[in-house]
Amino acid sequence: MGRVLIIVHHFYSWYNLLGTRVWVREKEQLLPATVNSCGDGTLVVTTDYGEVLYLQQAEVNRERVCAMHQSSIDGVEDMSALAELHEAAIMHNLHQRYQKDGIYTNIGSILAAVNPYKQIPGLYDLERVDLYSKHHLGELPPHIFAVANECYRCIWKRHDSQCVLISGESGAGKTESTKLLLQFLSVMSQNSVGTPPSEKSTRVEQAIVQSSPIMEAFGNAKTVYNNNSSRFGKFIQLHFSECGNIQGGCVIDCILVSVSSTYIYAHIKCSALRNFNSEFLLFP
Ligand SMILES: Nc1ncnc2c1ncn2[C@@H]1O[C@H](COP(=O)(O)OP(=O)(O)OP(=O)(O)O)[C@@H](O)[C@H]1O
Repeated sequence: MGRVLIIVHHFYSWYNLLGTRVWVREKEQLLPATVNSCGDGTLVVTTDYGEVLYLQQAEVNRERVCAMHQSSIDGVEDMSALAELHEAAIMHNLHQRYQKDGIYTNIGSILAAVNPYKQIPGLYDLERVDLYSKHHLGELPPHIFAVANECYRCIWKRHDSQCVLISGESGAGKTESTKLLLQFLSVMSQNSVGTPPSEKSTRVEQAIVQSSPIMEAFGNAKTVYNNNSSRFGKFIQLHFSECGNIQGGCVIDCILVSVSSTYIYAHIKCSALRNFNSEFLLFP
């Protein structure tokens, strides 16, 4: 008897909340939805995927329908700030940001990137490189340049070599992300005090950035997942001088795997103290 009363109370509590964002469980999946109407013993909700669900009073309980937390409604830049930490909330947050061209989202020190499959104006231009080079991680919206900058700075801050692991399924955007990282590090290197003015535009940085199309010419093929799919993983090593400029680097091809990964290893000759490891998770 007591249980019925609680359910009835819960049902009528929706009455004043028309338009409320909710999670509704349908076929074992939590779906984001909006309360449409509540009357005659039926709660009507429309899921974000366009499905209209008619829930009878008896089936409305916290397991079936629950209010969405404000952090999930607004969306957050860092997933660790989400109050609801279930898969649906994580995917919903990524999707919400993606719809506003926010393809990057932090998960603590991990950066999640969703492949936009289109050019987003201004996202990777030189002004953006400049902006992110002047701010610490977390001060600006999540971006691959923020991770690249942290990696570059940490070489000196922690006096240790840095490693960036880029991982994701085929077509997720690993190769493009690698090129963006190299682009950022190359600009930082060219602007560093260690680069003589005469060599600002013709140095090893340019060779590293321009090696990508050559590598792709030999190592890429069209697959059902990706028109320009890398057929081997890459281990890219960059050597920095104490003054911050790239002195050299190498690309080592790894075994062909179904889900390839790219490692960028920024190295400086100094005593090993600590490791900073940053990871990427990419979603196609
Ligand atoms: N940040 C981005 N902005 C715009 N388009 C992108 C971005 N990242 C990836 N793409 C698009 O997605 C395509 C696939 O990306 P990419 O080749 O980097 O995937 P991948 O993860 O390296 O795949 P594979 O493992 O098959 O080599 C690119 O050719 C490009 O068109």
